[in-house]
Amino acid sequence: MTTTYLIKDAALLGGDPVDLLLADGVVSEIGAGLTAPEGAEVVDATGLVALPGLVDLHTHLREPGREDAETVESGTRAAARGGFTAVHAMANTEPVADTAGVVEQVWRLGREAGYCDVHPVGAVTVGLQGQQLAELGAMADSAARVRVFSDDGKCVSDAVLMRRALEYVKAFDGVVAQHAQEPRLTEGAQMNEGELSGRLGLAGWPAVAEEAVIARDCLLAAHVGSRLHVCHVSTAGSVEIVRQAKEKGWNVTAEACPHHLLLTDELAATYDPIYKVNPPLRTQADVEALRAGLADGTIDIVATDHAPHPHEDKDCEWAAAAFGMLGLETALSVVQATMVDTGLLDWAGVAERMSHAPARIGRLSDQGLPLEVGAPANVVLYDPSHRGTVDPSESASLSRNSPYVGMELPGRVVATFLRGRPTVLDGKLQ
Ligand SMILES: NC(=O)N[C@@H](CC(=O)O)C(=O)O
Ligand SMILES: [Zn+2]
Ligand SMILES: [Zn+2]
Repeated sequence: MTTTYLIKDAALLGGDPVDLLLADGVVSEIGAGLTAPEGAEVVDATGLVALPGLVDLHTHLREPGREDAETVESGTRAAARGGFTAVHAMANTEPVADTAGVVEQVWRLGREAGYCDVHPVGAVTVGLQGQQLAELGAMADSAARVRVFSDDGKCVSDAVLMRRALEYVKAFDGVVAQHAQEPRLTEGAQMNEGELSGRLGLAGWPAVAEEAVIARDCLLAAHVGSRLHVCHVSTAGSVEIVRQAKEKGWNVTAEACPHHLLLTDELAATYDPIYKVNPPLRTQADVEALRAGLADGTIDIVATDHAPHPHEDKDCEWAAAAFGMLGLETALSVVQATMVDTGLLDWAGVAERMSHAPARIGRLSDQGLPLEVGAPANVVLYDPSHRGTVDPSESASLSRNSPYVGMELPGRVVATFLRGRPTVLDGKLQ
């Protein structure tokens, strides 16, 4: 039997305080001055914002294969600490998640861990090799019910394969999530191409290498009448291309990552690989364009691209270091700092971009639903007035590659409920 929780005086989507009763896995009552049923636990949420459980469309959990960096269990513990109740686990594991067997394994590990729903992403091509299509249909029909397909980490650069993948996923209402990186234009690339990369002597990753692939894929998606999702949009030009595709009514969605909303390529001047990520940190003008695009809905969602790496892959010289940074536990704080505290989004807008919309894109039926009576009790309680310094030793991740270490960020996840059961309570994992 699950405990009943009465959440008192929560600012639902930042609005007036209300009480929420969570019983039998659902939101069973919402109102002012609710009385606690016998045996119910009361949670004082004065000053806390209540949001629907967050949904991440882009997480790297590293299992199977790199359990030294993260496991499904450790990654979903980090997710719960970040307010997430569902994550999509990217396919660039070892072995690659390119068969029904591997996606079912990841899905089962998520269920066993129990911290947050895990929806495996299926690879587009066998072994992420970009040569032949993986068994998309078998993954869709598996127990994991895969709807999102991506070679993330690598770009599906072959236009014929990309077209065939877009055509194929239509049969089960799937979506191809593209890591847009023209490989020839980014050979050996280390950081954003610009005046600074020249000065630092690091090979440049030009904006056009992202924008050219996004433009091509928007055209392909329109041509075959399929759904395209663009991963980690990082440039002002990319925002503009997605804006134009949407104006034409094409079925294109896009994500921005917290780090691209806050950090710039200036940080590469430290030569600290903690700031090395794919696509790279860009310029302040790109940051502003991403924020504006996220505010006006051109960019549909925030996705973390949580990319754990063990210290030996990060504590080395820049050129030898792995691309990627942690993101799950700090995502909501970075979104508060960049979008809410700047007046660009209200909390309802955050709920749309971090819960409702990612669940819709991933075709999840039981996540990202509005917090109404009868809805699954997936709830985050968040304290936006909290101020603290990011401390890596508090992280639930097995890796420590957070670019925010030592930074002051606003806000703290106080509680996360997954179908009425707390995974985090009083800021602590349950
Ligand atoms: N974002 C990154 O820099 N790295 C990701 C791969 C990816 O998202 O492209 C990873 O798997 O480490
Ligand atoms: Zn990627
Ligand atoms: Zn990624």
